[in-house]
Amino acid sequence: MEKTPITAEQMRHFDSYTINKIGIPSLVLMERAALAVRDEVLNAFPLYLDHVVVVAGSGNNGGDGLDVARLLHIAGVKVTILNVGNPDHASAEHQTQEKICQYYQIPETTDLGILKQASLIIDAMFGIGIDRPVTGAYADAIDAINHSKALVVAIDMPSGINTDTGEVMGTAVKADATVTFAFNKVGLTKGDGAKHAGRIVIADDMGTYAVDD
Ligand SMILES: NC(=O)C1=CN([C@@H]2O[C@H](COP(=O)(O)OP(=O)(O)OC[C@H]3O[C@@H](n4cnc5c(N)ncnc54)[C@H](O)[C@@H]3O)[C@@H](O)[C@H]2O)[C@@H](O)CC1
Ligand SMILES: [K+]
Repeated sequence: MEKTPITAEQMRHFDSYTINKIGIPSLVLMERAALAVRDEVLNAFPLYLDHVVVVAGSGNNGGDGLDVARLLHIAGVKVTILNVGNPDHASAEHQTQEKICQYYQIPETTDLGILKQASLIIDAMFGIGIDRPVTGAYADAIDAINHSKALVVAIDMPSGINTDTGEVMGTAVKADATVTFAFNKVGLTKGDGAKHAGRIVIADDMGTYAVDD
């Protein structure tokens, strides 16, 4: 049965319940999220794997992206990480994933020019944490992604789309597919959000539970 799409606040509540009450660590949720994205990329887009560029922000959506970069690297895919934003603001999970990527010596850059070489782009800048209009380096990265010929897979939300309303917050990634976690999100189902999401894949075996307390 199709579950009702939820808001960012509801998802934060369910994540927090899963992590703090059930006790499934945040990094375990992140790994499951990343495995779902890896599977979608490998299974749905086998002809676009020449060079995958993961565009990573500094929060947990970026952490998901770094995790996917490592999983694709291990699977034998050529991967480059394009870091956008201030690394000093990196979340704890992001820092952990970054350290692992360094162990595997996965190439990293801050040069948007790498997008011209991509056959597939993974958008991991903002997920449900977006809370203000996109400007500066993030906006430049989104515009470069949208001008690229590569296929685009968004993690959780196309970056720039409001999770609750589907509105474009300044500018937003136009994805061919969006892998979202545990529940569909309201913003993927209406208006510009629905137009930017492409095909929506709901990875709903995350271990995340909807509990109202
Ligand atoms: N344990 C967890 O919390 C999990 C989180 N997951 C991933 O983490 C995402 C949420 O992570 P975060 O809460 O870190 O948030 P995001 O990674 O979506 O955003 C990162 C940060 O960017 C900042 N920001 C918001 N709007 C901005 C703007 N316009 N310009 C510049 N900076 C801006 C905010 O401070 C925000 O916290 C989910 O969408 C999902 O992809 C998954 O890994 C599953 C587990
Ligand atoms: K994203």
